[in-house]
Amino acid sequence: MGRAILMVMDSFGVGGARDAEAFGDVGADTFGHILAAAEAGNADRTGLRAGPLALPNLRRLGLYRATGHDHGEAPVTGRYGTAGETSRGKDTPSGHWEIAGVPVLFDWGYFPRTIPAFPASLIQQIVDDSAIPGILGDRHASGTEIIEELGEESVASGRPIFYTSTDSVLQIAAHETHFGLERLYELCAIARRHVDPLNIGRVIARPFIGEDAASFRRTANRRDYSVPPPEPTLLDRAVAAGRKVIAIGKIGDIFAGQGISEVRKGDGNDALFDAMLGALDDVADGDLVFANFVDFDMLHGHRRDVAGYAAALEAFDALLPELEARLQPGDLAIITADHGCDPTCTGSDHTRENVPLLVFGPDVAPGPLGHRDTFADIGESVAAHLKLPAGRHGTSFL
Ligand SMILES: O=P(O)(O)O[C@H]1O[C@H](CO)[C@@H](O)[C@H]1O
Ligand SMILES: [Mn+2]
Ligand SMILES: [Mn+2]
Repeated sequence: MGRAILMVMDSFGVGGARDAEAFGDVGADTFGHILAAAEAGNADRTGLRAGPLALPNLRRLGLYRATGHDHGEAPVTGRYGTAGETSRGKDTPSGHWEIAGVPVLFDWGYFPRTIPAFPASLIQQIVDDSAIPGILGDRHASGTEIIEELGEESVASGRPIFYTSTDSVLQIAAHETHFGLERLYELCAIARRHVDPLNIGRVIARPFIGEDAASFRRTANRRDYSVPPPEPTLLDRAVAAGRKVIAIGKIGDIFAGQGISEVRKGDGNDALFDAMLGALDDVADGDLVFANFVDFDMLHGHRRDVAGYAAALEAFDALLPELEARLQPGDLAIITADHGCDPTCTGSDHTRENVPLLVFGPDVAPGPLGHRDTFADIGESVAAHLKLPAGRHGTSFL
C-alpha cells in the first residue's frame, strides 16, 4: 500500500478546458504559453533566468507528453495525463476539494464588478461587530496593486482594505503591526460569519509590512477562512480510518481543518517542499501528505509575471529528484494543479483550464493515463491506493 504524496502546483493549468468559453477563458493555457514565451525569448529576466524553459524532471515524468509538447523524443518514467474540472468555479477550494473527491456542484456567491462591490448592509454589520472606523477599497482588485494604492491611507486611517476578484472571496488587507495581525484575524473571523449567508467560499486575511507604498510587502501570515467542504473528502475518509494526513501550506485552511491530522507551513515553494520532505519522515504506510505550492499562483500567475512563473517552475523541477530519492517501494506520488492562472492573459484572475496529472513512484509503470473528466479521479485513485472506502464522484485510474 505504501504512502501517498499529493502535490498541487497552484494554478499550473495546461489549457484545453472544454468549458473555457463559459469562463471567458478561450485559449488560456498557463503551461503552453509560458513554454512558448520562453522559447521566443520572452521569459528572460536579468539575474533570474533566460532562454527556453528547462523542466527536465517534469518532462521525464510526462508533463510534455501529456500536453502534446513532446512527441516521443524523450523517455518518460511516470504515468501521465490531464484532467478537467467539473466544479462550477475555477477557484482554489473548488479545485482542491474536487481533487480530494468532492466537486463543487453548487454555485458560490460572488461580489459584482461594481464600486462598491460589497453590499452596504454587509459592511455595516462587519464594521459594527469589529469596531473598525470604516473600510477602504470595496472593489475588484489585484492584491498587490491595491496595497500599493491604498496601503498608506489604510495605515493612516486605521481602515482596512476590502477587495474581491472573480473568485468567491472577500479579502481584507491590513498592516501587520499598525493595524495588528491578531486584530486582522479577528476581523476576518467576524467577516466570515457575515458572509456565510451569501455563500462566499473564503475570507482571506492579507497582512502586509513596510512603511510606504514603495516598500509594502505581503507576508506569509496570510490566512484563509474557508467554509468546510460540502461532504466528506478523501481526507476525512483517511482520518476516519485512523490514518495520518499531514497538510503542507494552504491545504489546512482550504479544507477548513477537516480531515487533517497536522498542518505544516512554509514561506515560499522551497520551504514548502522542505516541509513536505520532512513530513515524509513522519508518516507510515497508509498515510497521506498533501501539499500546496502557492507561489506559482500568488506571486506569478495573478501578477501576470511570465519570467517569474518560468523561474518558479524551473526551481520546483530541480527539487523533484530529492523527492524521488525518498520514495519507498509502494509509495504513490501525484503532481497536479487546481485551476489555471495564465500569466499571458489580461486581468489578474484565474483561468479555466485542464490540469496535468503526473503519477510516479518506485512501483508505478510508465505510460499514458489519457484525459480524465474530473479531478475527483485523483482522490479516488489515492483512496484506492491507500485502501480507503471509495467516494461518490470519481473513478480510480490505478
Ligand atoms: O490579487 P490577490 O490578492 O493575490 O488575489 C488572488 O488571491 C485570491 C485567492 O487565491 C484570488 O481570488 C485572487 O484574487
Ligand atoms: Mn489555487
Ligand atoms: Mn489564486
